[in-house]
Parts: sequence; C-alpha cells; structure tokens
Amino acid sequence: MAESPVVVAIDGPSGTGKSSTSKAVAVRLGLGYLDTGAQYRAMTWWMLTNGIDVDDPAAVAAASAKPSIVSGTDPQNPTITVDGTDVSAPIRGREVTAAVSAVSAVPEVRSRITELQRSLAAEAPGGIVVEGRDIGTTVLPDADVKIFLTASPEARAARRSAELKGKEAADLATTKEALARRDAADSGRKTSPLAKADDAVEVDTTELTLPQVIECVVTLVEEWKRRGR
Ligand SMILES: Nc1ncnc2c1ncn2[C@@H]1O[C@H](COP(=O)(O)OP(=O)(O)OP(=O)(O)O)[C@@H](O)[C@H]1O
Ligand SMILES: Nc1ccn([C@@H]2O[C@H](COP(=O)(O)O)[C@@H](O)[C@H]2O)c(=O)n1
Repeated sequence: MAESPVVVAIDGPSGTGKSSTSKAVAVRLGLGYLDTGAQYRAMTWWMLTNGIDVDDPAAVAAASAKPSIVSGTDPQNPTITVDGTDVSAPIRGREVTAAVSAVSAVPEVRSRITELQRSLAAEAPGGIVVEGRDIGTTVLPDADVKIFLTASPEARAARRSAELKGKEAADLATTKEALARRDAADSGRKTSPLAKADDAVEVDTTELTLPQVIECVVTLVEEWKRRGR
C-alpha cells in the first residue's frame, strides 16, 4: 500500500541551514520541496522591477495581486518564475535581500503567498518539506513534523560569508549586522512573524555539520512514521 503523504515544516532565522537541510531531506525521503523565502523574494523583485516603492505598504498592497509567481517543487531542481521569467538568480541579489522584509511584512502580500503555499502543499503527491519563517505557526499549523532551526549569530554570519565569497561578499561584521537586521524585522512584524511553533522541535545547528542536521531531521520524520502517523 502506498504511504500517505508527510508534511514537514522547517522554520528558523536566516542562515540556520533551512534551505540546504530541507532540500537534502526532501531528496532522501522522496518528498517535494518548497522554498517560501524565494516566493517573498520573487514578489519583492517584481515590486522593484516595476518601480513600486517598497517602503510604502499601501503601494505594495495595491500591487500584490499582479505578479504571477510559480514555484517548482522538485528538490533536485527547485524553480521560481514571475510572469514566466526565471528569477532564480536576481532574487538572490543584494537589492532584493535588503527590501524583502519590508515587502513580506505587508498583510496582503502574506495572504496571497500563504494561499499559494497551502495549495502547493496540498497538491504534493507524496508529501513535501516546506521551509520558511511562519510555516509551523501559520501556513501549515497541522504539519506532521515541525522543526525550528537555530544557530549562533557568529556561525550564521560565517556560513553566509563563505557562501558569498567572490560574489557580493561583505566583511563578517557587516554580514552579521545585515542578518540581525533582517531577523529583527521578520520577528517584529505584526502579521505572522518569524516564530517557533509550540509543538516544533528546536535544533541548534551551531556545532553540527550539515550532514548531521540532515540526519537529525530524517530521523525525526522516520520516528513520526514509526509512531504510526
Ligand atoms: N550545519 C551547517 N554547518 C555549516 N554550514 C552550513 C550548515 N547548514 C548550512 N550551512 C551553509 O550555510 C549557508 C546558509 O545555509 P542555508 O541557505 O541553507 O540557510 P537558510 O536558513 O536557508 O538561510 P536563508 O533563510 O537566509 O535563506 C549555506 O552555504 C549552507 O551550505
Ligand atoms: N515563510 C517566510 C519565508 C520568508 N519570509 C521573508 O522572505 C525573506 C527571505 O527569506 P530567505 O529564506 O530566502 O532568506 C525573509 O527575510 C522574510 O522577510 C517570510 O516572511 N516568511
């Protein structure tokens, strides 16, 4: 008999390893993968490209229904398009990163993107790993397994700097400050802030390698399956 789908929610601040872990867990367990940060980045890219003032919540709200954002959920090849254009590269740029917390704080943006996330999760045939900031609390409060990843600010800044080396790299202190600023904005917004769900398992990844974090999450999902779903 085919196994029923499992829905895994992975939340946490920036640079804690959500994307790397979620993708690898999805591949290991044969699940879909959804990067919800990419959807907020895609919305932000569209606002910037279309000359919308991202610091004007009313202007962002009024435009938020316009772009068509489509996410592909194959963990081996996650995709994101806006009005048919592949935006996977530009959404990672400095301009989008600096503006995304302002755009994602707008309630109309969140309700539109939350709707997309819920339909993708419901459509995933064998189950899905969804990563973000509010998946366990708001988007999928009934997720089967909920994880909240953390890591020290130093470890997160070091990881991000290593990742950006040779691209848009800034010094470690600047990177740490930028991460702290984004986390503060994401945790402090009124609508659906970054938060750990009461029933999420917190995993501090500061002293763990990426393969150890992946193993830990796979074990939690397998334990959940063994308990009889
Ligand atoms: N446990 C770990 N040890 C060392 N490096 C790690 C670990 N987990 C992730 N990394 C590395 O840290 C960087 C950031 O990881 P990742 O993009 O998965 O984090 P994230 O939580 O999704 O960040 P964001 O929310 O900003 O997208 C990547 O280069 C990744 O390879
Ligand atoms: N569930 C989520 C996911 C993301 N955001 C916002 O998007 C930004 C970018 O996320 P990354 O994971 O790609 O770094 C993030 O800083 C949040 O502002 C969100 O609000 N909810």
